[in-house]
Amino acid sequence: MRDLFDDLDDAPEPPPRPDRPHPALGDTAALLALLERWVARGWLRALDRALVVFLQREVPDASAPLLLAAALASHQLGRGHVCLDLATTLAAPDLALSLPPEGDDLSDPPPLPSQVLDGLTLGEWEQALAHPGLVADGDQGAPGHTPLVRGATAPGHQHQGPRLYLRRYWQYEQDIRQQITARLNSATCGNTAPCGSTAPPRDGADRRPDDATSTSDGRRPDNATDTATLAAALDALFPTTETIDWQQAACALAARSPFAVITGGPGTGKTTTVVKLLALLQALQLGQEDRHALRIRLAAPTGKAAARLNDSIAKQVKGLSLVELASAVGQQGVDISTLRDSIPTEVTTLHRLLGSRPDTRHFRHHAGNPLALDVLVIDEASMVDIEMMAAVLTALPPRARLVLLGDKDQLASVEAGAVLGDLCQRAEGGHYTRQTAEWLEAVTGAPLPADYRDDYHGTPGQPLDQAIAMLRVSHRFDAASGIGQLAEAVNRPLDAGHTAKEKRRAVRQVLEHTPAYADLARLRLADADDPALDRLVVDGAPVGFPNSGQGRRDPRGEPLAPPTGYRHYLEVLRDQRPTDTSFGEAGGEERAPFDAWARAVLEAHGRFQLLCALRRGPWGIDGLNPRIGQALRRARLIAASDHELESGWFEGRPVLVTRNDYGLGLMNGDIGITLALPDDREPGRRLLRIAFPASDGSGQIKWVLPSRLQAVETVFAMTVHKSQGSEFTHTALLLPDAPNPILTRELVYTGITRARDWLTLVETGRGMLDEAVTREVMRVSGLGKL
Ligand SMILES: Nc1ncnc2c1ncn2[C@@H]1O[C@H](COP(=O)(O)OP(=O)(O)OP(=O)(O)O)[C@@H](O)[C@H]1O
Repeated sequence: MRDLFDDLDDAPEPPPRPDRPHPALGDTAALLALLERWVARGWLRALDRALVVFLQREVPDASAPLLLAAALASHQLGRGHVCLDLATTLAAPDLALSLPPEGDDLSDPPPLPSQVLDGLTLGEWEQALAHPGLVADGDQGAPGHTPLVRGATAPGHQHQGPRLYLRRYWQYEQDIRQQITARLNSATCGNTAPCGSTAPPRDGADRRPDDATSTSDGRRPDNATDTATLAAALDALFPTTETIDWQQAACALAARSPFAVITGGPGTGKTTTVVKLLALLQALQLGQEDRHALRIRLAAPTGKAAARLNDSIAKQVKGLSLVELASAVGQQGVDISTLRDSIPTEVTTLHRLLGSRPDTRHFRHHAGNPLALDVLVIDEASMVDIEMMAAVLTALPPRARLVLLGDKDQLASVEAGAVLGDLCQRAEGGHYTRQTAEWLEAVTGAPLPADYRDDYHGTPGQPLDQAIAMLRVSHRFDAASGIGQLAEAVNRPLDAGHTAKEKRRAVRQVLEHTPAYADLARLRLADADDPALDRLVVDGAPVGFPNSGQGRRDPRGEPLAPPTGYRHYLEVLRDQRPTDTSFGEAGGEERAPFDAWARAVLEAHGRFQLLCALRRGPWGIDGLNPRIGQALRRARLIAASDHELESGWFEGRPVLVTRNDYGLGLMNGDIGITLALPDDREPGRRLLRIAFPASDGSGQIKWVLPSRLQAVETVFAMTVHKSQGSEFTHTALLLPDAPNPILTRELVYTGITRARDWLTLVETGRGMLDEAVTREVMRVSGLGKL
């Protein structure tokens, strides 16, 4: 039998080189005409072309290749990349730029980027960028006010080619680099808990002791603690192990550095570790005479992620045993209830933390009005884009700690920037120096395995490497979990020892494992009308799982409910509807039954979600949403006309917020469910409102009128990009039937790891999974090695 994977290994023939450059490279009028065609076709944003028109008007002698680079840099921003990498773009223009975009029918297309750029050499393009009126040199600190900046060669990234930035994004990257470097430089390796930064405030001001850079007791949080105390405290928090306990090592590394990253896959214990870290920091602080507790804040990029962390942190803090820790620090020990009360459980969104203001991208907190805190923990940091990360770092008091938590391998934010992924490029290998290794052994009692040391890799460990810890053992998915095995097989990067062919085989082995994994089902659809899709979205297609999903237990031995589809939340909606005749517009007691109902529906909605890669076409959200709506209507679970399914409102409609709405307090990524409520003004009539969980994790319900929602979409099908930070009991991941640059290992890994208990992998064409898992997201940035 022909191997399904063989054809993927055949490289396409390179096209012949043209005799002369494309006209759009020689003449700005031709370039503008080409950009016009690209915009009309939906290949570029109108904004990208408008930038070129503006630049050309301001600087008429700008050459066409320079203006094209500006348009493409702007286009890349819209796709999440902070800059344009010239060499990568020239090497494979259509792939690097993802053009034509998904869903384009390819009939009578305008010239492709590969046709336009063919014949242009890197040297010629670089030369075209040497225009001091438009492009500043990042190596020189980008003097002047040019709209564009040529990226500096990042130290340690000599292989990185020339990059073109829009100045604002170059500046964000600089701000992040400077702020992190200042914190890393102030970490006195070998010492413990040296939070006191020696860096002056960014604004150069000589602040008073009671300002935001001090702890709440007016002192600097420079609780330098000796190694023995830290070792005793870690010993109190973690069981003794012969080999390295990565959670303990992460806690130790994060305790000694004012900037720290804890990364790890799903269920590797990021939350567990950070709760212990906070207990440790507070114990060390309170263990010193006359010290008040540190002011700690917890934040996440979306309301949903904040609510999730809120729940898990509250549980973990409650279950934390603090007796030994309290007596391990300080002469007198620490009062246990004071210590427990000093560990916060409330998680806020980053927007709320920084003080977002309606109708402006500026926040209330910034360098001139820093946040009043000593420690900031950001969960789901992979979702934080470059602009937000720069805003956070700029608003952080110079002496405050920052701890980033997240999964470095997840897809990055939909907005530009992949800060966590960039920072964690070397996390896998550790790259700890001898000094760090010896210190870690001294405080944890276990030796660091040689392959995580820098001398093993033959390159010196950088300060950033010493501040990053990767958790490597999943406590949620054990060896018997197909979800865990599949995630691991998909996530393993390609390298010399792991070829594309081997990787595909490893993925296939998980899918075809005998006996079949209890939490993994596979579904093949013939076409978009295949009734198997109805069975999946309505009832969850439990028959696809061994024993139809019956009789499974969770790691604690509790019985697990079999997988469900959307029927579950729609039945909760129907069966638990309050009988009260008044909604209670003014709030208060009257509304309580409706709030409880909405909470139950939202909770039930989290039991199943269909994820897909694309937006357009029959296998994108545009095709799937009405298609699923019709299936639910046939099952009599919703009542909606075709028109309402396409673009209207109906009870049961789940919606996803696609743009932050500061006025309503709704954030991009929030999910609400449309419910029918009694209309208090007209008894007997019903009024549709969308119930959203409050973004502060308080469990409150926010009721919003449909007409007030500016940017929402139906979310029977959700893109994997939008699913980041969420988790669903049963996740169905649907892959399209044709190759697409958007299909990458990061996307598949992110989709798989949204599943908590059940995963159905839905395939609509042959070979797409194999293709996806061997394609990696190209990350281009100047962050990475600090
Ligand atoms: N060292 C450990 N030993 C046993 N169980 C653990 C350990 N660490 C974490 N767990 C358990 O594993 C589960 C996942 O832990 P946790 O929520 O801390 O992981 P996470 O990395 O934050 O997960 P997520 O992927 O949801 O962000 C929890 O039930 C937790 O109690």
